[in-house]
Amino acid sequence: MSIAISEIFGPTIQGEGALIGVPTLFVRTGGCDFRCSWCDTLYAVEPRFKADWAPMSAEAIMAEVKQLSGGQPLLVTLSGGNPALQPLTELLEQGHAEGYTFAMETQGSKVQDWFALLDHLTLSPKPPSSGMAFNRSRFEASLAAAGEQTRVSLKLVIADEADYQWARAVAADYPQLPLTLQPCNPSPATPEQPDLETDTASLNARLRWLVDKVTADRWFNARVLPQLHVLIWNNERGV
Ligand SMILES: C[S@@+](CC[C@H](N)C(=O)[O-])C[C@H]1O[C@@H](n2cnc3c(N)ncnc32)[C@H](O)[C@@H]1O
Ligand SMILES: Nc1nc2[nH]cc(C(=O)O)c2c(=O)[nH]1
Ligand code: SF4
Ligand SMILES: [Mg+2]
Repeated sequence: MSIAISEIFGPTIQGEGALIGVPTLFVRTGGCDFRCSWCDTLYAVEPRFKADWAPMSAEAIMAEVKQLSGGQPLLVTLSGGNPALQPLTELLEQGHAEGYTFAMETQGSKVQDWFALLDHLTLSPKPPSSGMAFNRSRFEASLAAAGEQTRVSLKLVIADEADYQWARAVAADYPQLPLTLQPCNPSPATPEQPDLETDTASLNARLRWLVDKVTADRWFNARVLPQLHVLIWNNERGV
């Protein structure tokens, strides 16, 4: 079964969430069942880019992973688009056999049995500002599909007050999940403006706003984190 691949890049560092700063390779799949208003990865989302998503076998993906990692096993982060749309069982099995571990980024809208093979699962349901609905039953099915050994965390992007209040309510329902809050980048690079400079001052102002709210509300089990790679490498692709 082939897997639609947008890009494979790294080693870099995980720029977001519970594993921030951890060296990792990225395997980005093509295609998404969502279209968030502020998505920073439209080249792996919008159907008009489908011709750019190469159908690859698990063997071919692992060959590229081994080449990029110099044959030294490390964390491989599956992202997209929505990687949960792809048949990833073989890739996970082959990668584990070679000593690699796997994290996956998904919004939790599509569940697969192979979630049970993941070492890390970051669930990032979408807030109101995204324009997408939160399907709680699909989210909880994603949670239930994780394996005994899978470290699951919740990552919520916050663009405004309504998102913040939504996040408080969602997080309160899943107190068992480590939680990171991430300010929304309101002006990510787009296919029309691929070289758009990151407005770092505005991003940091949003981060400050979020920190101020979390501390004022004494929301002490929320970690507030930026998108580190965006601060380091601008809105560049493949970093
Ligand atoms: C590009 S998505 C791919 C994986 C999956 N579709 C998902 O949304 O979790 C990876 C992460 O980037 C976040 N993200 C996307 N666009 C963003 C933006 N403009 N600002 C902040 N985070 C963003 C998503 O919310 C998600 O947590
Ligand atoms: N360095 C880096 N960290 C990331 N964490 C989540 C990413 C994503 O696009 O899914 C991402 C990304 O694109 N780059
Ligand atoms: S679910 Fe993820 S990849 Fe899909 S549109 Fe939203 S942010 Fe982009
Ligand atoms: Mg990204």
